[in-house]
Amino acid sequence: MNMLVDGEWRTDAYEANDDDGSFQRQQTTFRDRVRDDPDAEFQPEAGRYHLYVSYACPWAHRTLVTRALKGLEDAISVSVVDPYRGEDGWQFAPEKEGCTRDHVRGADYLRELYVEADPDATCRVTVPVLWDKREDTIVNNESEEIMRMLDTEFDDYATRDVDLYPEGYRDEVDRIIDEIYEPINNGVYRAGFATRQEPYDEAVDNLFAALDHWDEVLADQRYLAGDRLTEADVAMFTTLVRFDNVYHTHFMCNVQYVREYDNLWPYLRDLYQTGVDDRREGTPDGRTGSGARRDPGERLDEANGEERPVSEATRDSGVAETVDMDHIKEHYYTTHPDVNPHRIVARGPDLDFEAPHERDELPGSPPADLAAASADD
Ligand SMILES: N[C@@H](CCC(=O)N[C@@H](CS)C(=O)NCC(=O)O)C(=O)O
Repeated sequence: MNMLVDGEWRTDAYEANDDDGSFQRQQTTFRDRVRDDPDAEFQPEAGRYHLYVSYACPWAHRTLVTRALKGLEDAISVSVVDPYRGEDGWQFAPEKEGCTRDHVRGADYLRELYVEADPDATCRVTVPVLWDKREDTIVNNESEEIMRMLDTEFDDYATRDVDLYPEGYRDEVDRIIDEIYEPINNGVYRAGFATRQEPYDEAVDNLFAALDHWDEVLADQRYLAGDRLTEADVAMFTTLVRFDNVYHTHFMCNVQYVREYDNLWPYLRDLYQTGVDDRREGTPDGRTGSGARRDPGERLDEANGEERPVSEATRDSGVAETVDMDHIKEHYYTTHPDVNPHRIVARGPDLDFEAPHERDELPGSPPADLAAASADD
């Protein structure tokens, strides 16, 4: 496995599995916070912070969904790495479809940013990264915390009135995020990276027990925390949307597809369609998702005084536009040679995320600013 050790890139630094064959996720290192507080070191500002993401990564995807739902595209710029992660770690490949250059530092590899933030860094080089363009440093590289900061600290710069951590729901949101992390969000990795039968069996059993449970819960309520769309849904979404195309096959989570669940599948489509604005100019055939997406760094170019098309300037994006299934599939199937040595990308299944979901008949609705833009309306 590859990581930084004392600021040097090493390709032999640590093993990700315990002796018993269980996958161990490493702790995240940069844990500062942007706070809407005059005494805070990192205060919210438009144009000051930059996100480094991979469209493939479910953790980074949480931050992209939150940015889109809140309408923070003009306030927080984004660079997208190559979905293929090789020996050199995440790298920028602006010539590849859906990828961008490093808009801030012009780096070739993400690890350069880590070393710039801490010349003696000893850590994995992961996405997402929240970068401070003023101090030239990493604020935070833990998705749950970045999601929370974007959600709660940047309201002055958000173009939509959307609160994904509402008063009265906070304990429940925190509880659910915790509860789904181990069996579901991390559980698919525990199954896929297990090197012995027992830890694999345990991960798969726990994963499907948790999915069965939430499928039941979602029979009677629109969202995980009840009638409000929250960060818990964002955390669940980025795992579910990858499930049938990747985790089911590549990580052997093949007891059942998400599309076979009575409630999880319509719930997934509901979330996918949230914030999609059918009044906005899209692709000529009305496609959403990766087909309608553009380089998210364009907004940064504008912040730097470069031009972008006027028609793009007022567009808020929805969840669909944060999903790039090509990047997702390329990343997983080609980046884990231990799991898939020939790097063949599995073809199916072809899912219709835009099919009607009828979840609006259940108690609950998205925030008004998102409901107005819903594709189901
Ligand atoms: N705890 C981190 C985990 C992030 C993470 O593991 N990202 C993966 C991509 S899905 C990564 O960048 N891995 C690179 C590596 O481990 O070297 C978070 O939730 O932000």
